[in-house]
Amino acid sequence: MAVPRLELRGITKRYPGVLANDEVSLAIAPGEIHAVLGENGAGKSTLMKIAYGALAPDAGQILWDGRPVAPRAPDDARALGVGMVFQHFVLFDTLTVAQNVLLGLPAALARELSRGASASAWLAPLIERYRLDLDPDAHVGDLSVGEHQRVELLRALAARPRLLILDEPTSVLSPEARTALFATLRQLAAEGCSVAYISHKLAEIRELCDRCTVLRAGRAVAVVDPRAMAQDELATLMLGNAVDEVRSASPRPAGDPVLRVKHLSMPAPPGQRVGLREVSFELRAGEILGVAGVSGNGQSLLLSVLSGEEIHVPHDAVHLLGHPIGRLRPAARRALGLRAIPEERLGRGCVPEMGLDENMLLTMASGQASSGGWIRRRGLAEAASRVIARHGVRAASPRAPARSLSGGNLQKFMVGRELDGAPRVLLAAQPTWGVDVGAAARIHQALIDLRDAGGAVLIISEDLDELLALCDRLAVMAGGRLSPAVARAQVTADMLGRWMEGRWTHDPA
Ligand SMILES: Nc1ncnc2c1ncn2[C@@H]1O[C@H](COP(=O)(O)OP(=O)(O)OP(=O)(O)O)[C@@H](O)[C@H]1O
Repeated sequence: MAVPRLELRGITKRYPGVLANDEVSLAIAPGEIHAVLGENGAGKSTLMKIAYGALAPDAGQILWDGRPVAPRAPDDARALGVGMVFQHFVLFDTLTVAQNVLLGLPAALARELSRGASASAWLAPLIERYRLDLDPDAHVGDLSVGEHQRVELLRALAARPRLLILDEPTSVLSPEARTALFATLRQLAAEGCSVAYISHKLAEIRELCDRCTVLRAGRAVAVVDPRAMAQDELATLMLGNAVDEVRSASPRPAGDPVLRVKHLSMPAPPGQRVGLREVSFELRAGEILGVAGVSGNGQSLLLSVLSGEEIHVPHDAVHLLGHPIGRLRPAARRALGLRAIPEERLGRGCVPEMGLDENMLLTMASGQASSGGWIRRRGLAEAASRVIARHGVRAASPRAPARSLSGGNLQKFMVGRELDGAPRVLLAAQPTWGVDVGAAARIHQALIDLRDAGGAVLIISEDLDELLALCDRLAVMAGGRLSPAVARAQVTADMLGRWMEGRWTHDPA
């Protein structure tokens, strides 16, 4: 290889109780798209944060164009030419696209800019060149999730990176947006920019990447050409064993409706673009109903209304097991047997600073967690340990703060916590978001087992493959409306595409 753009040599990083990177070496050539693959908690984000100067390694060397460097902060890395797009967007909703980009630029570049044309005029050719299709003067709060992602990309590109690090960039993108992103990345690579690409989606890695470094339990175990390997070979390399096959009992007719929504409408809450328009559906015992659609079409509002986070709706617009629940708070709904897995892990699903044991408390029935007004810490720790063991969560201890878990492990913990509440009705938004293929198979199996035991499951997901693999019936959300739900066997890709644009012929009664 020519002199690598970035070379990491023997990088070690230890957290209390965890060796996150264990003498990891990795080299990315100029113009190469290099995947970093590994199961949840393998150390990918830690390694990339070290390359970006956001974390200091305990040992090891970083070389940039063959010269040793020691970025102490992201500003140092950006000055070298490293850009990073994080999994969670860090944009200001009230500012415009151009203002958001300016805020993220290195000081010298921002100064140079402020002397010349307006920021919007400066950005226009960049937007054009990479076909990002953005209005620099639009307010970020008015944009869709796919557009947010492009603003993050624009922000990184405006700093003229020579290495761009992307952490799971496609988890919230529609298939079209993903294709557009890949075209941009290929163009960047052709222009000489290197790309480090973290993803759990093996098919994407095979489609996009020239080489792939595989991490397992903090160590780099292989460097391969992903296109020369089958998908299950890559999975085995990463996990150390083959992915379990998901098994389902032979399909049985669904039972009685357990969750019913009728003519539910509500305006868009402040800060959101889409409200709910005449949403009606039934979820039956012993079935998995999927809701497909590009995020930002009302799915998160629907989930809030069903979970009880949003209670400004008519009481009888939502029925759970025969009871009207529209105005009931989440705890009262949980007492009736409803559980929800929200899309946002930190903040909504978990309190980052609190231990996993204390996070159990958030969705436990009050009698289970306390006695005589006292919270039973030991009981909570036992419950957290159970979830950790049953769902293969990697955590230093049941008392480890939620924020110390890797993204995928926190997702496994949250899904496990709700499944262990033995729900009669489970609502799950993006249940395998950021989760590796092995863990995704286990989560899918758990959802199917719940269904086979008579539970009712509503899955809201942007991952069509996931929905097609799991669901008995499927509906689509577009512009705040919900399509009729149709049996899985009748769903075609063409139909889904049309419905995702809101084009179906009749609304459910
Ligand atoms: N701030 C922290 N404090 C303590 N432990 C941490 C911290 N950040 C990460 N870890 C631990 O380091 C290990 C590696 O985490 P990292 O986030 O790098 O994994 P990852 O491969 O990116 O995982 P995922 O695919 O789930 O995002 C994990 O065991 C994680 O729990």
